[in-house]
Amino acid sequence: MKFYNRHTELALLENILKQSGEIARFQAIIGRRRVGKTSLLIESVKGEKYLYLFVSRKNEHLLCQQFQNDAEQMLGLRIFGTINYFRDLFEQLLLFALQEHFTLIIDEFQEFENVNPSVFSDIQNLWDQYKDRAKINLIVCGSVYSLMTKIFEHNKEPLFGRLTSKMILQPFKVNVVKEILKDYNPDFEPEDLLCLYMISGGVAKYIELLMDAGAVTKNQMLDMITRSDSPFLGEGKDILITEFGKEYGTYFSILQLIASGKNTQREIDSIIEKNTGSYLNNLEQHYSLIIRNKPIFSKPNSRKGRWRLKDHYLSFWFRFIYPHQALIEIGRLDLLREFIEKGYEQYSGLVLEQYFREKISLEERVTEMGNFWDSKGQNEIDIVALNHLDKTATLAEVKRNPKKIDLRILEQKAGALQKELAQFQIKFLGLSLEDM
Ligand SMILES: Nc1ncnc2c1ncn2[C@@H]1O[C@H](COP(=O)(O)OP(=O)(O)OP(=O)(O)O)[C@@H](O)[C@H]1O
Repeated sequence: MKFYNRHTELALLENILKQSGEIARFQAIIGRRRVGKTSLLIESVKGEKYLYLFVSRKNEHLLCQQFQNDAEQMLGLRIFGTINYFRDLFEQLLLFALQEHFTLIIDEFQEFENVNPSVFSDIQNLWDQYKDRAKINLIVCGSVYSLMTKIFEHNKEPLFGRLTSKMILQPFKVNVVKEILKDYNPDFEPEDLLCLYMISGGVAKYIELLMDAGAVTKNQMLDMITRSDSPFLGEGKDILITEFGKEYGTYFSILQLIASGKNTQREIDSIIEKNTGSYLNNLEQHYSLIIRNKPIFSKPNSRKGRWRLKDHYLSFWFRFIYPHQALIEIGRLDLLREFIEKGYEQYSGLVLEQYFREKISLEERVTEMGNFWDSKGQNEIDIVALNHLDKTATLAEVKRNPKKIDLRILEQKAGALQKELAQFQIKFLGLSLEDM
């Protein structure tokens, strides 16, 4: 697959690269696995002098041998003798940067925690010593959100306060997902696009896997997901297990419940039979995996709300794949496919709402986006997009089938927001598959 989009990120990185020729820069790029961090960084340093190091979980001496070879090949840095400790290599690189401007990318940076945790304080010492003189663009990159934020944002950690910038790399937005599908299937149907968005959540690797395998229609995509050698079946577990460690059972159960629509703490507590408040809090704050949807205009401290998984792939995985592990074990993927088909219409309808929220945010001047339901959990309005600057509001009803949309009902429901929207000029919209 050719390199798509990332214009904003590339412009930012290019700017920082330029600055680093004058003054040392230390950036962190954080993003979920497979989102495209490495590809973006490599694209950003094309034609420039750089060294790319990948921290794998192994003995520090072995790792440093590899790094020493990489430094020799990519930078032409000749170091006499064998380097056994990362701190020695890092110092050599900083010394090199006193003479020559270059970019140092350290991928899966958080893995140093397993290689030798004192690397972080070594880096801090050396950085503080050399940063005012070295012309270096240091970029560290990582996918374990909780560890990466701990390393740089906990005030007891050695690298606290050292970053000059931080980027959280997000999956592709709906316009890019659409552009890619169009390249691979110019005659795509809206249903194909919805399915690609639902499964991939805009994550580059998943889109690439599907497109490269020729899975460009809804049916082909679902066929590929449910093949016995499908990389999608085990992926949810693979990417989360490193986050949760031993407590993964409880976290997985909570995520499964949220993905299946049991999305209030009361419902979750009654099924799990314990107070899950601290788990939900961790999933939101520490792991950044869920968010609480609150009706628009509700008070900032309101506890009212419905949890939702942020990541569409994980939401799909917890909804359809994780609950059916037993079927996968015994090889009955045909039955798994039936379960997906059975729940598809309802589930994809919810994803369609997310799709349009994103689309409206991209295309209109939106300052606040949300949905609405009243205190009885009724009178739902799928999308409420506000523009506080121009005092305009878009209220939308989203349905897969355009024939099921009735704008008169939407207008009636909006009566519940009469007071809050009094100052706004309101536009009512019906959105269906045809409007994707
Ligand atoms: N902008 C892009 N356009 C097209 N393909 C992309 C883009 N970004 C990433 N990819 C593809 O997606 C895959 C995953 O990308 P990459 O390895 O950069 O992700 P990552 O975030 O570093 O992943 P991990 O954390 O798992 O190492 C790669 O195979 C790459 O070719």
